[in-house]
Amino acid sequence: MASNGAYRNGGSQRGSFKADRPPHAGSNLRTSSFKARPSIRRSTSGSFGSNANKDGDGVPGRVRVAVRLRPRNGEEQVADADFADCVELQPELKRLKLRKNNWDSDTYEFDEVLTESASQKRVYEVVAKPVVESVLDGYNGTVMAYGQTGTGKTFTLGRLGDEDTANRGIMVRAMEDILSDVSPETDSVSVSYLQLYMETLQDLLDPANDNIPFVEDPKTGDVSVPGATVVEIRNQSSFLELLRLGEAHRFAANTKLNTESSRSHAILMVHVKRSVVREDVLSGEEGEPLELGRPFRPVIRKSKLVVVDLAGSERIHKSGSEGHLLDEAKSINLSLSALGKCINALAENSAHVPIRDSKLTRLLRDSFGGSARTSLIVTIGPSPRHRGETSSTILFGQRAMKVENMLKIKEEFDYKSLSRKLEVQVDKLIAENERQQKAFEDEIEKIHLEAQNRISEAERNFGDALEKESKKCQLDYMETVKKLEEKLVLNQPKIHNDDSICSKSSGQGGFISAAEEVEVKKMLENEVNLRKAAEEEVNRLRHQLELYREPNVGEESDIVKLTKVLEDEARQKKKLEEEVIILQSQLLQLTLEAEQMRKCLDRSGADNGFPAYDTPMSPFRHSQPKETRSGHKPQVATLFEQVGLQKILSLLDSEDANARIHAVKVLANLAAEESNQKRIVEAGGLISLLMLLRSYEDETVRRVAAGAIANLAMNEANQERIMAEGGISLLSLTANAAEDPQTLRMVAGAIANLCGNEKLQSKLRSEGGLKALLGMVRCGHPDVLSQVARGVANFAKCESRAASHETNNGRSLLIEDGALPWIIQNANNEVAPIRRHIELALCHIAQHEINAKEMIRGGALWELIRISRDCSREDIRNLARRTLTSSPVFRSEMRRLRIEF
Ligand SMILES: Nc1ncnc2c1ncn2[C@@H]1O[C@H](COP(=O)(O)OP(=O)(O)OP(=O)(O)O)[C@@H](O)[C@H]1O
Repeated sequence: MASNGAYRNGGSQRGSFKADRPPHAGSNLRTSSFKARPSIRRSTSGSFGSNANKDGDGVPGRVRVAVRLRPRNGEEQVADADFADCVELQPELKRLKLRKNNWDSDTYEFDEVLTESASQKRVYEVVAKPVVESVLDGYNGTVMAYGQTGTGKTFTLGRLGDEDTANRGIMVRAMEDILSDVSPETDSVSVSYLQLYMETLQDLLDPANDNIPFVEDPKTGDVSVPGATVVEIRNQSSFLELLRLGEAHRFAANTKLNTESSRSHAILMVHVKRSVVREDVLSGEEGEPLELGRPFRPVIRKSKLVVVDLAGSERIHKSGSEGHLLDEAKSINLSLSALGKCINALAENSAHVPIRDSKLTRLLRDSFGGSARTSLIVTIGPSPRHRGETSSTILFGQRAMKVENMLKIKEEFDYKSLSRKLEVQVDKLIAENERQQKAFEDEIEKIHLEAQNRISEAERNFGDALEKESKKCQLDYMETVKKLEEKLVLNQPKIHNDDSICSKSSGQGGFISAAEEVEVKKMLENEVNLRKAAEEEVNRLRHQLELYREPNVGEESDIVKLTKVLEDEARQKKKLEEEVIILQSQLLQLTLEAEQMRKCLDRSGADNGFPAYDTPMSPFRHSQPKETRSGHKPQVATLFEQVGLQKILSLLDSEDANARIHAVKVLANLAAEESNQKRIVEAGGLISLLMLLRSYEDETVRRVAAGAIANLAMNEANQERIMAEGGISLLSLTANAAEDPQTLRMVAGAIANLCGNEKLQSKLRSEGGLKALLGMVRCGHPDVLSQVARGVANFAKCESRAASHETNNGRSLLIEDGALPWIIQNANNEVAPIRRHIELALCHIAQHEINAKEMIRGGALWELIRISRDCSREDIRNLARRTLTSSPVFRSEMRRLRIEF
């Protein structure tokens, strides 16, 4: 039933959908014939969202307007049979003539003129495709249809093409192009589908969700509808299902002019999120290692395509509306006339644009005069009976052509993607390092085994040779002995027979002839020589064996080579470890930055994060030691495991400046965790950091080192250690020399922490720490002043404690060092943390009666009275009151001044 407020029947649209693609989809998207014309000057004051272009970095883009003529319908063919059409189109000249009467007409120029025979494909290509391309490039875009009821707005935008794919409208074709251009791995596309019906915004994808509020960002002009259903689109068929669902829920009615007249403005929002790497800071290709130190900025581009099918403008008497239909018609006309007024104001550069007159104009603030690329199609009918409405539609289009937008890309830094890439890099480097280590160990093992085998074989060979030689020597020896024995036996009878000869010749009872004696001697000599030779041979072999056991020349060169490989490997390993540290630290920094941003967002601007009095200052402090939400805690822990503290400390002396800076940053981050501090100090980290203050020229290194020292100075044991290592002199030197407020803030924070230790008071002063702290007020930066004030408050508190224990009876050292005028001057400082610390310091100084007169002379009494009355902290207020009432000097001065207290 097409009655008041009836839902449009989606039945006719249903049926099986054939997932078809136009031939151009995914091919060349940049083929628009919708050429830009010279832009029209427009002042920024005349935009729907007047703040939208304040940044001034956009690209001018005039609203493009096309006019489309609907063919005569059945009723017109009969009723207007004797009349000519009220318009004549000259598409080649992009002109339209609107007949006034038979002999006179007005001529209008448009960006495109689409005749009654223009195909849906051509309409999409000239009207919407350039906008879709812009959206894919990261700009917001709007395509909107405006025209009298029944002139073809829904036909142009919303046709699904179920019956004939050639009839697919702009919504369907736009999504086809978007899906074919985005990458499913890195990009996402999602849609919301809404209708604005009688000034309420309703969810076409969930009709129960009616009267949804929308949020306007006054700065960017962006309008978002956080309460609307958002559906991620992965393929065309799911999108078509959503369009069918939405159409079925859209308000429609049967009016005199259109049996399926839309009674609401339909708004399709397509959100496109794309990951890109900025051209100016291009990184390596996918999988290619990132070059360290080179800027790498992946960004996410978020853009939005808004397709608006306005409800038809109508003359109420012509549409025949009455009752509820009449109310609907009035509401439609009101919102359309508000839109017209805004466009008039923009076209005329008017100072005031009545954007708040209707929800429609508020919703479209980015589309007209904002940062979106906007294309408007005005639809008209041919009938001379509706010449008035056609004329006003044409004039609407003409005025819209004068509106100029300032197109802007909206992109955000893609922390997630960078973090993911860095993690992958770190994993790769670690894996590469492990792989090389393993290959190296395997190689060593192999060479060792080979050498072992060769030595064993040589030992075996020489052993055999030795054995052989010694057997041979033995055999020769035995042989010779045997020969001698045989000779002896042969000579024996001769000796017995020739006794006399023997005794004569030898004179010692011998019977051998002289010749025989010579022969025996010779044999004996031979024997001795043989034995010697055998012994020498054995020695020579032994010696050779020894030599063999030592590396020979060939082996020696192998070992030299091996040593070189070893050294190269060690160097490579060191470099990889340095790179790992740099990447880890970059990752850590990013995680911390992302975490800080998240916290800023969470806090919604209510920043009360300044550490309370007495709370040691921690410039790199992480929010909670147990925090796991950010994920950086485990990363810090893994740094210890993967790289090792000693390695990080050794990198502080690295030849590579980049590695040095990263190492000190990593150390500072580690020092921010209380659980790491003991290990850092024990491993010599505190001394290394102090050395950096002394020796290092680089401001970043000094700043980060001072920050790390400030963190370590949070606990008492470390405070004493810092003093013992001469840290206060180094901090004082840095305080006097540095100019950078952030370095001074860190140094002041470190000294302020030391000021809170009662035992160190006099040493701190005698070594110049107090003077250095007070000297830093020259910088004037509130962050530095706040740390100085905290140090002063800590110092004064320790003094007042000592006075109450009667371990100190002298005047305050702060007064001695001339700090009182500064303290009084800043007691009512407009920066809350400075004020609060100074108020406390004054109360503590005033607690010791000996300081009272000097304080009165300096004007501190008035500040103390103010604090006792106005201080926002109750404990400080009470402390001031107690101090004033318990001090006889202050009491008598107040009496003298007749101050009631
Ligand atoms: N270019 C065209 N070619 C053929 N038929 C068309 C064309 N434009 C519109 N029509 C037909 O005209 C009728 C009215 O069109 P449509 O519903 O799109 O108008 P509308 O402007 O959206 O109206 P309303 O504002 O009342 O919703 C429909 O039957 C549609 O099929």
